[in-house]
Amino acid sequence: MTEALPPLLLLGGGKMGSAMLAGWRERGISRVVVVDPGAQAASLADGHVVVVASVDAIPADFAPGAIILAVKPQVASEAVAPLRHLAGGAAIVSIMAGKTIAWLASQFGAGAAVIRAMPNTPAAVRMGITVACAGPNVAPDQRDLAETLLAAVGAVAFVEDEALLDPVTAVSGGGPAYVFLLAELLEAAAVEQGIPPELARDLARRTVIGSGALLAASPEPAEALRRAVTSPNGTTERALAVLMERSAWPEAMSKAIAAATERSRELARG
Ligand SMILES: NC(=O)c1ccc[n+]([C@@H]2O[C@H](COP(=O)([O-])OP(=O)(O)OC[C@H]3O[C@@H](n4cnc5c(N)ncnc54)[C@H](OP(=O)(O)O)[C@@H]3O)[C@@H](O)[C@H]2O)c1
Ligand code: PRO
Repeated sequence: MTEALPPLLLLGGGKMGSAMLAGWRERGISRVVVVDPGAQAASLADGHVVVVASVDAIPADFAPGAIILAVKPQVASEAVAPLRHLAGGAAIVSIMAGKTIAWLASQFGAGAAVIRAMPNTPAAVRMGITVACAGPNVAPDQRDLAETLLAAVGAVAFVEDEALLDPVTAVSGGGPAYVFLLAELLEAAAVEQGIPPELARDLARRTVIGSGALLAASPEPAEALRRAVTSPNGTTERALAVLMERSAWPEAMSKAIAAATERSRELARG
């Protein structure tokens, strides 16, 4: 039987924090203290999980094996500073967009064991993908713990080059939003063609869900699965001729990812 996770401190019990907590519960937790002032976070409490509104209310005897930072980057400075005394031998795992290992070390001390990571919202159904980068002071057991915590909600890849976290944030961090936008646009276009709204929504949702499941189940690359839909001189070919025009989806996606990558770099500059 797998050993329970060590005591954990979770800063921010919002969308990503609560999704990760759910994954850790399945993995087996000993004690988790969630710091979150919001009323909704209170519902995360149970026999193993204590929710407090501020760092001052963390039980005095609490010595976390890892501190997971899941607040918005915009509140990071005020939210993280009071945690410094708890860092000790803890692994500091941050999922905050644009907050660098150097910035985190400036908050927790130069010797802090910092892991910067970027998950995504499919973590809520344990189908996320996280890319992580370990700072210079991370011991092997701390890296393993970080990997275990992140793997509780999906796949994990570690990279050596922290700069990659900016484009990763743009591609997979924000990626679910682009897929959901596709569902929205498909639905709207279906309505434009006279399909009743309820059926249009169902068609769009199930097409995205089914295509994702097919991609998950098939060894074929996305391109091959796309070609399998595209009959020569058929209807899909006409649609793809519009979408694959250089100035249409290829350029739009390229610009969108570049813009989000740059925003991640801006957040890092503060
Ligand atoms: N959402 C994504 O797709 C995604 C993906 C990857 C990474 N991330 C990163 O994950 C982090 C959290 O994002 P999220 O989408 O989970 O945001 P969220 O849902 O807004 O969660 C943040 C939580 O932190 C709470 N909070 C605010 N100030 C706090 C403080 N001083 N101390 C403790 N908790 C505080 C918020 O409470 P209130 O709501 O009451 O303010 C909220 O419950 C961000 O840094 C983001 O860059 C997000
Ligand atoms: N959500 C966060 C943002 O939009 C980080 C990636 C996904 O900044």
